[in-house]
Amino acid sequence: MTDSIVVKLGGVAGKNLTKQFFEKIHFWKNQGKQVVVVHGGGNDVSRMMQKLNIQVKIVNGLRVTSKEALDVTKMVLIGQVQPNITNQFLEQGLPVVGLNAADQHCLIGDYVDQAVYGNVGSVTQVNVPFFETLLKDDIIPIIAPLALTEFNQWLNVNADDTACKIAESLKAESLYLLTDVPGIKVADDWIDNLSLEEAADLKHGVLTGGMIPKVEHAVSAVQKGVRNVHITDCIHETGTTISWVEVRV
Ligand SMILES: Nc1ncnc2c1ncn2[C@@H]1O[C@H](COP(=O)(O)OP(=O)(O)O)[C@@H](O)[C@H]1O
Ligand SMILES: CC(=O)N[C@@H](CCC(=O)OP(=O)(O)O)C(=O)O
Repeated sequence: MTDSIVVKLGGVAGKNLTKQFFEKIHFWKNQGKQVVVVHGGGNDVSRMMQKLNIQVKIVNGLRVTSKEALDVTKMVLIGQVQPNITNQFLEQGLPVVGLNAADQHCLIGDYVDQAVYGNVGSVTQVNVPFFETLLKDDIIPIIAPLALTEFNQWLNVNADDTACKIAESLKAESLYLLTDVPGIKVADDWIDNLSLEEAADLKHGVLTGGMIPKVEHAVSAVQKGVRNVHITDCIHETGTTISWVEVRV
């Protein structure tokens, strides 16, 4: 669906859905674009784990997820973060449906490295026909970053990974990764545009924490056909755009 736009709301971004944000969503809908939303909420998960005296451990931007941590992650993402977002969309008159992997097995995944991360996965398959049916009915799917294995085991998935895989599978024209910074900073400069090669090279040293998987998955999404990936803190700004740059000879 080349007229679809995927928007990922990071934990902080999802809490600050402004009038301007919804104006942009309405604008896209009026243009006939199909909008898909993936939400994060890692900061809320960490807060709840701390309340429950469960150790929070993040390695390479991914939460090490024990069985106990997985239960809390599901509870917070599907029980708190998601309904809070769907409700804000509903208040703006936008038809939405909140989804997780168990709805029509919409996101299938596999373990990243069970010995290091526990129950953490990466999305390997997206139920495209299911999403297309919703999009054709003008519904905005709002999706939690979790997957089920082929054997129905729950996996905690980084939300940028989830958004990028969905954008790739839907062949989305654009992907917005909304976060708490205006883009990617290199030395003291915010970068406007990066080619695939430039973005892939950044991984070594300049990026830390959650920015590591964000850029890694963004690069993969562009390689697999998503035209532009924007890392930004505002849906009206393109922030840092990662895109395919053709080399002319
Ligand atoms: N080179 C970089 N440029 C911009 N932000 C960076 C960079 N390296 C690391 N970061 C960090 O990445 C964070 C955003 O990633 P993350 O915490 O995963 O956000 P989100 O929850 O929105 O996905 C920023 O708050 C910033 O501290
Ligand atoms: C495996 C893994 O790290 N999963 C993430 C899922 C939520 C997320 O990615 O939220 P943000 O986009 O707000 O960071 C986590 O548990 O925090």
